[in-house]
Amino acid sequence: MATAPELPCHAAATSFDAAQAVVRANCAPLGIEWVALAKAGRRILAADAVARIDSPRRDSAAMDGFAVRSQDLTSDFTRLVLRAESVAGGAVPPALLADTAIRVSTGAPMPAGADRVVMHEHARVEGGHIIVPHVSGKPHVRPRASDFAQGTALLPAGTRIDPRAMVVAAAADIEKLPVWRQPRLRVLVNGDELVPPGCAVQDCDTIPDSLSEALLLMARQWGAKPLGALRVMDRVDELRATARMALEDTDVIVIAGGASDGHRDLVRAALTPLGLRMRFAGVAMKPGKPVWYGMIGGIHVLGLPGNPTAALTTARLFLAPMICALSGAGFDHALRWSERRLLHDVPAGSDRDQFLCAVADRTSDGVIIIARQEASAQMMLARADLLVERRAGADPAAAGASVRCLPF
Ligand SMILES: Nc1nc2c(c(=O)[nH]1)N[C@H]1C(S)=C(S)[C@@H](COP(=O)(O)OP(=O)(O)OC[C@H]3O[C@@H](n4cnc5c(N)ncnc54)[C@H](O)[C@@H]3O)O[C@H]1N2
Ligand code: MOO
Repeated sequence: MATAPELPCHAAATSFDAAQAVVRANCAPLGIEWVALAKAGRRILAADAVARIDSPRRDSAAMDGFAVRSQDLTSDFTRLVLRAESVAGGAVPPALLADTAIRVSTGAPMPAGADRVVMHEHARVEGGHIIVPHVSGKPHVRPRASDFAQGTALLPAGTRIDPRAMVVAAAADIEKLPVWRQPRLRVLVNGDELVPPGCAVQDCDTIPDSLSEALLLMARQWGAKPLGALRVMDRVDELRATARMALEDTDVIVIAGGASDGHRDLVRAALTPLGLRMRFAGVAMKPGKPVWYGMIGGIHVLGLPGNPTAALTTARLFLAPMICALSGAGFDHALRWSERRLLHDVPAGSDRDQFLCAVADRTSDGVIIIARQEASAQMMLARADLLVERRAGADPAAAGASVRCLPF
């Protein structure tokens, strides 16, 4: 992979598509580890999950009632001798003799010879007998392995373990699963003005760091293992020392702020001695022009612009797919674009690819682009549930036209 040319990032030398392609080409799944089922939630299967047992394990009752032989039910009110009982978790009862029945609970093993369960509300118990009407229709028996048989691949590699997949894996009697390793991720924010949320009110020269927790949360949402955020001052030595520490236990470092030209030198000065190899710096996109990406050894370093909407937009477009690629879900898993109809006219696109904060209409497939787009804005993120793509040089579009949208 070629390193990026030494251009100032305001030149935005790399197209958005080329920048995404660079990240895609550099990010392969990190490796496989075996985890207990209890820890496998949200992880991505690295191999098919195969059933270790049949389900059901035996021919079983599907209803509470009486196991009978259909051939015995010759009249409208057949009288059968009631014998043993079979319950879920109990041993297989002895074979059913002619003109007898045994009580069964849902899930209980069926006795050999029985081919039907009469639901208890359809039969009448009289002493040691039951009176059974003529029944037809569903036999209410679940044959052995009728759901799945031992050896069947139940969950294909690539499945994310959600509650539904968890049912299947547990039902297959699986105790441990092979999953892709989660990328460990640290966030570094830099800026002398930044303080932890809750502390800015005391000092009007400060502002709350609004990115650390948001970026960690986004990372977790897409499958990373966030290790925390580190806040540093705008100083090369501090930035270098903190980055050196972060390099010891992470797969991905996200650096927010200090991405544009004046500051980038600071970040580059701090990280170059640590072995940073830049892949791109400056992308023809709006917002997010200063975004950059490089590697230190095998560790991915993504630089986001400090302006919060620009930071979150570039994180959504580069970090989310990076995490998906590293964690085995695939780069495109985070890039499920869909078409929606504009509910208003929009002007022609700018000279860069634009990614606009927008609101999905709840009652239609419509979308409303938020009127004032500012890379430094924060309030609009409270309602922006979509990013709308407007390619560089796009023609003006009228209400009703379709645009590509990504859940934000
Ligand atoms: N002469 C130029 N100036 C700027 C350019 C340029 O090309 N030439 N690019 C502009 C663009 S586009 C953006 S975006 C910003 C990005 O700047 P940096 O990445 O260097 O970020 P900072 O200067 O550190 O901060 C910008 C802005 O964001 C605030 N910030 C930063 N981190 C946080 C945080 N964790 N929480 C809340 N707010 C944060 C910071 O206080 C600044 O207000 O540069 C333009 N300038
Ligand atoms: O592109 Mo900056 O990221 O617009 O504010």
